[in-house]
Amino acid sequence: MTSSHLTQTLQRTVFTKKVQYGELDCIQVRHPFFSADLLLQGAHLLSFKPNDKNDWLWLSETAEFRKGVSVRGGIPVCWPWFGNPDRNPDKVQEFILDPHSAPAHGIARAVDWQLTAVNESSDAVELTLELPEVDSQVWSGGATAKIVFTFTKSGLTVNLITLAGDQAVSFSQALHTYFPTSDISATRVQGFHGFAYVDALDDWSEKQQRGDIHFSEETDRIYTAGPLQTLVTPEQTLELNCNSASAVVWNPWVEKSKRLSQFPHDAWQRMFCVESANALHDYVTLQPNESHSLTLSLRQR
Ligand SMILES: O=P(O)(O)OC[C@H]1O[C@@H](O)[C@H](O)[C@@H](O)[C@@H]1O
Repeated sequence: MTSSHLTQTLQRTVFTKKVQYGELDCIQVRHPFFSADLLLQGAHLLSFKPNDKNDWLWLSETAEFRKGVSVRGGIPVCWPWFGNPDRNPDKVQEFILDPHSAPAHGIARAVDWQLTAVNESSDAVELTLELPEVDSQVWSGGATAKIVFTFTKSGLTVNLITLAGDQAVSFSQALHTYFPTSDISATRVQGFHGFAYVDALDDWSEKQQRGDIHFSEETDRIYTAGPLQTLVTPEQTLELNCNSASAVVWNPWVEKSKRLSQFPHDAWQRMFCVESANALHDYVTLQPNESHSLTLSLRQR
């Protein structure tokens, strides 16, 4: 194939289009080297697949695509607080008007974001979305959020940017990534050896990780974290790079699976979450007009 023929082929096949998933708008990216599905609701990436390879993200077989309801799987964006509001540091709670009734994981995952830029090229597609103004009756932080997804044949990068308004603000957040595995008992996460974590299932006590993380029971932990984690499943090994200093590792196991929405009772065997976060003491404080980026990249090893 000549190079001009290749260019023409790429020009013809690089594209993004809007489709409907149930009640939700979805941007489908179909590129010669990769594909991705991104919901406008929540700026929620559901799927990323380098050509001929497995999906790098897990999506529940019983996922529901309904307005105002976060979809189970992919990468939900938790912002401007992570987890239960009342488990957040006081500085973060200060901006949540009713921490006892506010939803877990913030408000960004259940509202439509606006697609503000699409850049397509022969080797990458970049999509930018912005969160509409947040209702100040729910959260008074006054900051805005923007997210940039970059897809290439060798991986994906997600950059969640928070821009403070004319007041200082503190917030927590997470890119709550669901990963697939064919066998949870043969799955491990490397990169946390020696790091401290808070065990949400043992009265939030502080512990220290020894060796790799294996899954053999319900797991719900907030780790202090370094910049690199390696996710090993029978199918593939992914490297996760992130610039934050905390991460959440979660698998609901048998009993909690029965209580979760959009989650088959046996799905705990096929998924695990490693969530790139700014949680607990790693929350972020911005002065007026400052900005902060939480950036995660995934590559295959
Ligand atoms: O069901 P949700 O709100 O999407 O949350 C899923 C899980 O998210 C994790 O981040 C939390 O640590 C878990 O405790 C929680 O169960």
